[in-house]
Amino acid sequence: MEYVYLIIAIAVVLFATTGALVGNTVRRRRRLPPARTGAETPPAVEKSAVEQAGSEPASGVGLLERPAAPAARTAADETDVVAAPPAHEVPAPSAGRLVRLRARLARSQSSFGRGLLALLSGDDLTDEDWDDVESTLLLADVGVTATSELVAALKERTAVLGARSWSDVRDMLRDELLAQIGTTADRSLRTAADGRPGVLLVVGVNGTGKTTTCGKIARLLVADGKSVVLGAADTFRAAAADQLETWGGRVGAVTVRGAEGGDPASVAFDAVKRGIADGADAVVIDTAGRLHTKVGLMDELSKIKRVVTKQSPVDEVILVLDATTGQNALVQARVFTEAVDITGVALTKLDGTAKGGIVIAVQRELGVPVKLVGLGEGPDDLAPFEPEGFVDALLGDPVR
Ligand SMILES: Nc1nc2c(ncn2[C@@H]2O[C@H](COP(=O)(O)OP(=O)(O)OP(=O)(O)O)[C@@H](O)[C@H]2O)c(=O)[nH]1
Repeated sequence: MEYVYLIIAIAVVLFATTGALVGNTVRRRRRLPPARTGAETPPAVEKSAVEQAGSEPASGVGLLERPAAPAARTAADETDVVAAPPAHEVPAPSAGRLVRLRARLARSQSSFGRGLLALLSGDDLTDEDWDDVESTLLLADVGVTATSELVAALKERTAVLGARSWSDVRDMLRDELLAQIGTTADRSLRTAADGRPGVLLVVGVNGTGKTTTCGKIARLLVADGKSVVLGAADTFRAAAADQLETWGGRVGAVTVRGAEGGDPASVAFDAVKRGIADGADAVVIDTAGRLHTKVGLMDELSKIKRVVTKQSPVDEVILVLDATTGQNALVQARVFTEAVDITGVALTKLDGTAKGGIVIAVQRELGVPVKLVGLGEGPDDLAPFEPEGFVDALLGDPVR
């Protein structure tokens, strides 16, 4: 009988031991996938490694939050760790943008371009007609001197032509407007000079579209295959740096920023340093443009330029002007030219005005070319300025 009790006891012990072992193995198997996530996710809702990789944030921040368990990592886990680079936008190439966006100049086209064509197409032009031509030019913000020159040239040519077809008038007007705008200036943005990044300083009064223009310039350069570093040297308004960072982030451009209210020159210096270290093609620096005192503005801009120059020459100083502000834009332009040597103008909001003639007035006033025109609020609504494309957009289709 004692043997029977002994056998039963041994059987009970064996059964208990086997049960525990099987239980552990099953539990361990169930826990394997959660080693990737650190959570006891029920198997029924677990995703495959590929599915999980697809749903991870591109930054890989989620991965860092998991408990480190290198010994338990599998090949699938390693693939997952290499987070996909964030997908950056690659805007369409910049060439021909102005022509593609010509419809945005509709307001200038109807009153300035077509208005002039209609006036000049009359058979016998009276003094009254010429007065109308003059006021059309002045209302389009062409400026007094350029208007006088244009009227004189047009009077002479109509006298020589005599009877004129519509296309004769269009050709004549096209020639004279192009002569005023100029077709020989270098309107390209200088980038990647002598194996170092081109440095572009963007200046202008707040509200002219300066920060968005910096972002759009970055997109233009990326569209043309260049790499860009942005410098948020408008430390006066924290939102400007955030805005710039968002613009840059979309096309993979790093933004160097400083503390709110910090020294703009030091941010500009760091941005150029970063651009050189990264081997970037261009460094685009946004600046604050408060015009409270001319002296303050001059000091700030010349300090930025001086500090940046310790590392690299400044290749471009782009003045951003709001085309809708007319004469005010010219007053601002004058102040900025006294503070810093402007190399080109970005004329924004041309889509919102009938005063396309400001292109002529600004160039005359500053003696520097309009290099860029803003034709809308969209990310790719900034176009390299092309005189012929611009004049053709104003005058409409040559064939009638
Ligand atoms: N219609 C139109 N709007 C534009 C154009 N360029 C800029 N804007 C708008 O103008 C407004 C002001 O632009 P910002 O870039 O913030 O102006 P800012 O000069 O940098 O001002 P701060 O950031 O304060 O220095 C925004 O709503 C832009 O979308 C343009 O070409 N056309």
